[in-house]
Amino acid sequence: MPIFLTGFMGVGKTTVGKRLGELQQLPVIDMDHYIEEKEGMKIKDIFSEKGEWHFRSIETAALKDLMKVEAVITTGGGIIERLENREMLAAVQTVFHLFCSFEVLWERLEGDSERPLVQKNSMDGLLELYNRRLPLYRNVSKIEIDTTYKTIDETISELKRNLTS
Ligand SMILES: Nc1ncnc2c1ncn2[C@@H]1O[C@H](COP(=O)(O)OP(=O)(O)OP(=O)(O)O)[C@@H](O)[C@H]1O
Ligand SMILES: O=C(O)C1=C[C@@H](O)[C@@H](O)[C@H](O)C1
Ligand SMILES: [Mg+2]
Repeated sequence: MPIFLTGFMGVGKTTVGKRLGELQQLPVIDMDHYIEEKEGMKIKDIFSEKGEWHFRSIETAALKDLMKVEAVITTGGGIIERLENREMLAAVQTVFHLFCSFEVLWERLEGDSERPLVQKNSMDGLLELYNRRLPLYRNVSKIEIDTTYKTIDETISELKRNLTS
């Protein structure tokens, strides 16, 4: 079964997942990169040229492709938007929610030019999205790690502890 990392944009899924895969000697698949390769387009261009609804459909198809691979899979921040995705994830034991306070995330995300939903939203709009999504991440995941005051290495240690216990 895959190890899934979920959580809001900027929480560190891609960064942490890459290192976790190296340590666990597992391949790492970042769903955003997987989609970009498959489509031959950047996420922000898929959003602007084809729209978010289309992106979400590709994302669901990608999740279906990846449900059985032996790998660390770092999901896109919006993976919990679709019920179909939430049902797939909820059936897996090794789904981690990386939590981080909005204040810390905002410092990381402000000014980002690659994430279309950061471009599109004001700070208040993003906070609303964060608050709406939080219970969804919690519903699909089996383990939550509060990364707010953790370094990347500390988050990885906690992930590893949970994987071996
Ligand atoms: N303590 C920390 N934990 C995780 N990331 C951190 C930390 N401190 C700084 N960062 C930085 O925050 C950024 C997190 O971005 P990353 O792309 O890994 O997030 P993501 O969860 O994959 O976002 P997205 O959902 O948009 O793909 C990286 O640039 C990382 O270096
Ligand atoms: O939170 C989101 O909805 C997104 C997060 C990114 O990982 C990308 O999947 C895309 O920018 C959408
Ligand atoms: Mg990412």
